Parts: sequence; C-alpha cells; structure tokens
Amino acid sequence: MPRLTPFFKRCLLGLAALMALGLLGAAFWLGPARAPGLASIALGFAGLTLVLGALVLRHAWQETADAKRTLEEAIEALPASVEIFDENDRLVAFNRHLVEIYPHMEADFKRGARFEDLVRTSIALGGVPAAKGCEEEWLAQRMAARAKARFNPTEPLLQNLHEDRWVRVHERHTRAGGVIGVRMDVSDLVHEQQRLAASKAHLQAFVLTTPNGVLTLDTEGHVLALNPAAEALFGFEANELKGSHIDLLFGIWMGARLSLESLVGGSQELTARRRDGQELTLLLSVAEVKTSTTHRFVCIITDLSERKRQEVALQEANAQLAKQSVTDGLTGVGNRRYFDQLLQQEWQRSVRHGHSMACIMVDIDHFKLYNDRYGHVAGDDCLIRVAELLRACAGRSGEAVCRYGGEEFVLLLADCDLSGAMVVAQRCLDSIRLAAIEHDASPLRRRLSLSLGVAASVADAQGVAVSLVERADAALYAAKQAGRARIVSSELAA
Ligand SMILES: Nc1nc2c(ncn2[C@@H]2O[C@H](COP(=O)(O)OP(=O)(O)OP(=O)(O)O)[C@@H](O)[C@H]2O)c(=O)[nH]1
Repeated sequence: MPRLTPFFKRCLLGLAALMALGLLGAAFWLGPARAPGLASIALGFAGLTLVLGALVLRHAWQETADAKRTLEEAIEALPASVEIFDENDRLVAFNRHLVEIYPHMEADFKRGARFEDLVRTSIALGGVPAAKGCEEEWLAQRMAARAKARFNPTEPLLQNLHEDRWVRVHERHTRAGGVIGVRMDVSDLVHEQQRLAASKAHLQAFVLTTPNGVLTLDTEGHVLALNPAAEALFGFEANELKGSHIDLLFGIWMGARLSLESLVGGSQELTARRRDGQELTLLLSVAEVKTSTTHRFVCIITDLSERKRQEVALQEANAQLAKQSVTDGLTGVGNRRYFDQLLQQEWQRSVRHGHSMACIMVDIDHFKLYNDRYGHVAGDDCLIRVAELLRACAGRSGEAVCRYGGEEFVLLLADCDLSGAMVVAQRCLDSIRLAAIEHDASPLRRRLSLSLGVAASVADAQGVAVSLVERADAALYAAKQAGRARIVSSELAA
C-alpha cells in the first residue's frame, strides 16, 4: 500500500464516512419498496466505502506501530541511557543502558513505575553512595533538581554510583509535562579528572616547597609564573615579575640572547642579578612543555652562589697552603723544600738547553754572637732583614732566594755563568755592607757581614744537581776559612 500523509488519510476517512452515511441515507430513503434496485446499489456502495475506510484505518494503525518500533529501536541504539516519564512521572519507555547503569534496579524498571519510587528503591539497595546516612534529604534534593530541570534544562547533574561509577544526567521536560532523561557513563572522564587533579596537587606541592626556583616562560621568554623560591632568590614578588622578560634576571641574555630551545634538556651555569644588585651564580635547566594548546618553557633554577663562594674560598685556601708549603715561615723567601724542587727543575732545564746555572750559598757571619748579644727575637728580625736585602739583589726572573737552614741562605740563578753569579754575590755583599746592620759582638768591624760561596756549571745529564750545591758550599767554607765577609768562587776553592 502506498505511503499516505496523515492529512490525506484524514480526508480519505472523512470522505469515506460521508459517502457511507450518504449512501446509507439514500438506501433508507429509497427503501426496498420504492426503488429496490437503487437501494441495494446504495447499500452496496455504503458497504464498500466502509471496507475502504477500515482498510485506511488498518494502514494507519500499522504505520503507528512501525513508527513506535522504530523509535524504540532508535532509543535502544543510542550510546547513552534514555528513559521517558509521562506527566505523572511514571516510566513510559527506557533502553537497556539504563539497566546497565543501575543493574540492581533491573526488576524495578517497569512501565508505570514512579520516578520517586525508583529513586527510593535504588537508595535502599545501596545504589547511591552519596545518599548513605541522609537518604530523605538526598531524595528531596534530587527531586528538587528534577523539578529545576523544567526551568533550566541545560544544567546536567553529576551522580556518583556504586563501584565508583559516575553518570551525567540530563533531564528535559516535554511539552506534555513528561520528562526525558539521558544518562551518560562518564566514569572514565571523572577518573581521569581525579587523576589530573591529584597530579596537579602533587606538582603544586612540589613547586611551592622546593628550594629550587621555578619559572614558567612563554616562547618569547616572558615570565608567566614563578614559585616562592624564585621570588626569594631574585628578590621580586611574583606579580612584579609576571610579564617581564627573562633578560631582567639573567645578565647573560643581555645583548647576546640565548634561545630557550637551545637550553632544553640540558643545564647551564650562568650569572644573574638579584633586585638589590647582588650577583648570583645559578644553574639553569630548561624543560619544554608543548601540547596541542600550549607551548611553554619551565626553568628550574638552582642557586650555586654559596657553593661558588665556598669553592673560591677553598681555592684561595689551597693556594695559600701551597704557597706556605714552599715558603719559609720566618723570612717569606722560599724554603728548603722549594729550593730542592727548583734545583732539580733548573738542572733539567740546563741539561736540555746547555745553559750554565749558578748557586750562591750565603751565611751570616758570627750569627751565634748576634743572638747572644741581641737575643733570639732580634736575631729573627735580623734574618728577615737579610732575606729582604738578598731578595732585592736577586729578585729578577730566573733568580730565586731561599732559606737553606738556620742563618744560611741560598741563591739559585738560572741561565747564569760564574762571572754573572759573582756579580750578584758582590751585589749581596755590598748591600749588607751598605745596610750597616749593627753587630756589636762581631769581631769584623762591629757590623753584620756575609760570607758567600759561588759555583756555576752547565748541567750534565750524568751528573747530579746537588753537586752544584756542594761546590758552592765548599766555596762558602773556604770564604769562612779565609776570614769571612767575602766571596769565594768554586774555582778558587777547588
Ligand atoms: N734568632 C735565630 N737564630 C737562629 C735561627 N736559626 C739558627 N740560628 C742561630 O744561628 C746560629 C748559628 O751559629 P753557628 O752555626 O755557630 O754559626 P755562626 O755563629 O754564624 O758562626 P759562623 O757561621 O762560623 O760565622 C746559632 O746560634 C743558631 O741558634 C733562627 O731561626 N733564629
């Protein structure tokens, strides 16, 4: 049968009814006595019209049943739970998803069941954890929300169910006064949101408590956010720095800008300035946060300033220690250890280059008498004074003055032959004489004097460095023997 529009069907039924009535009237009016033939024909047409009308009615009923079935199938095919309540809030239709969401209510979902009764049963069966202990109150709120949906149909309701499942309920009132409810299982979404909220809280706790400064920058290097540690580090408050360029903090980016991208994944030590101008040494690590909607850089800043200060102090202390280990504590010239090292060094150099080197042994004359006359403290001062004078005479590059022991000094002259060494020795002798240091107890003109032994040679790979010192020492002994206050060269002493 062809598909007929409802209007056409109504017209057809009206026409058929009118025709049937007209023909019946005609049949009665004519009557079997007046015109039996015509009455029979009218009756026959009336019957035919009634059959046609019945056929149209049956077709209409069939179409309604088909539409209802299609609607039910459509509701069933929806990915959400759908329920339809009439104007008395009684269940008219629902799909299987409703039972999947509320399995404990399977036996109760029946046509004609009242919404309030269904909710009450669900609460009683433990299907609404949020209602536990406050059942009536919860029910009242639920019914109020359902009523509110009449005026504000867009506001959905998030409901927590058994086994930590979550549904979003959209309720819409129909024009006839019923309610269409759509429930979507959003458990995955809610759980994801809960996970996100937890990780955000963890991150927040870390950022707020870490001693490292944390700066969030946009791709241009402008500050978007900073944590309390960064505020304390730079001496700025967060709202003062927000929007500022990172150049404000990191001096290294002044002029020659480094791209943030180049720092991603690594770390770099750099200097920055606090608000009060104090210089900071920082370790900057950069991470890139790139999603479909955001592109940021997160800078983790470790303050190395204190460590740096300690390192510098340690370096200075080590340098001091190293210096002390080769310096004579009383006079400030090189000590015996330094002299021994230097002697080996210069000896090897002399072997390599074939240059002559010289050694001058210096001894203060009658120093015991000096000590006895002026005391040990004055004797110390005298040693200091002699060291100063010797240093002034042999302080050029390649010349070194060391304390050999007691009141004895030694001068080592690199790239120097015997005649050159004799000149230096003479300068020392003259310097002491000109200083005219009083030595009442000395039999030598009551002035402090020195005896010097000089030796020079080109180092021999087969020889030993100490031989040079021994020769100078022998010359010194000769000077002492010859009456002191003089210079003797190893050539003369030999
Ligand atoms: N004040 C002082 N005296 C020292 C120091 N080291 C050694 N002496 C003294 O130097 C003196 C050296 O005496 P001697 O070895 O007899 O030599 P000298 O008296 O100088 O006689 P000659 O060397 O033969 O001229 C000793 O009295 C030591 O105590 C020191 O660091 N300070």
